[in-house]
Amino acid sequence: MPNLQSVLDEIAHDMASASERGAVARYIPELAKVDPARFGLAVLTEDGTLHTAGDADEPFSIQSVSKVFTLTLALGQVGDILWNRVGREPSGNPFNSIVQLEYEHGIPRNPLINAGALVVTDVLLSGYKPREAIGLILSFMRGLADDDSVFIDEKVARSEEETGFGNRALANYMKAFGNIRHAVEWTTGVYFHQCAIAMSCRQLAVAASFLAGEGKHLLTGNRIVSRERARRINAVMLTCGHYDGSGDFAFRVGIPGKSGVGGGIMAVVPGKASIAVWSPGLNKVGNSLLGSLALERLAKAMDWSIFAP
Ligand SMILES: NC(=O)CC[C@H](N)C(=O)O
Repeated sequence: MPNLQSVLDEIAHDMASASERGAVARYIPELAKVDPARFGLAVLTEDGTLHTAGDADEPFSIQSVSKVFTLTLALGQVGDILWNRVGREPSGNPFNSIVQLEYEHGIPRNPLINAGALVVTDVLLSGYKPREAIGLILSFMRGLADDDSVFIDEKVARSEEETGFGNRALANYMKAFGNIRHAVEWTTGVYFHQCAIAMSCRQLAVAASFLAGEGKHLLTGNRIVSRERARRINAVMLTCGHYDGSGDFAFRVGIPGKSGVGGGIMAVVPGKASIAVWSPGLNKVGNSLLGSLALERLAKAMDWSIFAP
């Protein structure tokens, strides 16, 4: 087996000089300001060793990667009845699509597209004020990252608040079917804040580690979810974590992962490692271009695809 640190160093070195870097997300103005030259990579292995390369300590906007964590929290709060309000099939559509919602009576295809994540966030609001729900999500992230410096970038939250008409449309439309239970402004407000959480690759790799450890956090040893729940969340990430690029990601990389329009991708090699990569430029379906390439190279070098162990 090749030396993991050398593999990471080589990947970071090559990515630094890549000329085709994709395009940063422009529809959230604050994200458009991020330097596309940044690249970070972090891997936590099952023995608790952390390896990093490039800008692995630079916080970035985790955006949709947050959807995995709110899903984990919501399942913890209400259990499997969550699946009455959101499905677990790939959508085959862009992350912000509204088209299927009419045919499928306001039940989103899965919790990792915007519509599904809004339902999950709405579940987290039960019994809480928006500020409390945001606090709950942030402290969950800090605990998982084992780092209290994880923060919400208020500028990003505001930027999305000011331009989030599509997300409000999704929430309003689902509310018409009774699948959003709180005021649309509450649900979208919490959602914009969870997306605006800023974390580094190092923090994100540590936070994801419970999904690599059969539900147990690889650094702290804390049990976060049951083995079965970790397995199921990984399955949803594999099939839905890259929106309409999920099939291609499984084909090329072969591990569960979740991307965000901030250019981050969190990925999990069950039983072996948790990974976070960040490169702000996106491909056509909104996933980090170089992040996906880096993961493809890493999984190949380490023989980590779950389909050919
Ligand atoms: N794919 C993403 O990361 C999308 C998240 C973004 N906050 C949105 O709602 O549009």
